[in-house]
Amino acid sequence: MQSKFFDVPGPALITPNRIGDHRGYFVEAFKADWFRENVEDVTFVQDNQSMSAQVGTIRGLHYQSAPFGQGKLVRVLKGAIFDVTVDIRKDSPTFGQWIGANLTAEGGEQLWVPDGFAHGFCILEPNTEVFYKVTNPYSREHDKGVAFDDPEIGIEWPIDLAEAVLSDKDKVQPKLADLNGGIEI
Ligand SMILES: Cc1cn([C@H]2C[C@H](O)[C@@H](COP(=O)(O)OP(=O)(O)O[C@H]3O[C@@H](C)C(=O)[C@@H](O)[C@H]3O)O2)c(=O)[nH]c1=O
Repeated sequence: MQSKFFDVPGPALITPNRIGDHRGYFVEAFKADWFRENVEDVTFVQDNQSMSAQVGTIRGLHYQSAPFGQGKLVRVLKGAIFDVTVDIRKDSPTFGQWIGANLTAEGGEQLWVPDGFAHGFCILEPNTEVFYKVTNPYSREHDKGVAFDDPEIGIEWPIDLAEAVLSDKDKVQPKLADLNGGIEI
């Protein structure tokens, strides 16, 4: 496993080693001990999977508020995404800063999105399947969002935003400024 960290402390890009042979490849896609020692000491309690049919679909930006804050370990099973995370922690020196990474089924890259970060992605290939482990169970009352196109965050999405496919919820998410300085974790 290789891990790369960013200028915004917390998130990590992880690339598990694939062992190839004439049949295809084998990969240890997740190892709890390695993750605890090399990335963050967390326990995953739920696995999520979504499929998005159309290129240009955006899901996010989402987070769960305390005490149901979630860390998310995201990867792509089929297709490709541009995966984004934004630091929304109150009093964080990197509050409002975002990082993005291309995750592909072909490359097997994974993005670690820590608790206190909003998360979203846009779909780069038809019928893309995204899989992610989370550190807290889903709670509808704590499910929150931030506008994916908030100019204050300034995410450089690699698609035409006028054509983005969105859920009703994601069309009307609050702005970063509405978080009153950020969330407590
Ligand atoms: C996230 C989630 C949703 N649901 C339900 C609620 C709803 O009826 C349906 C679809 O939910 P959503 O529209 O919120 O799905 P989606 O927009 O894919 O939400 C996801 O987006 C990405 C970016 C994330 O980071 C995730 O944490 C999650 O918020 O699934 C669950 O039952 N369990 C869950 O864990």
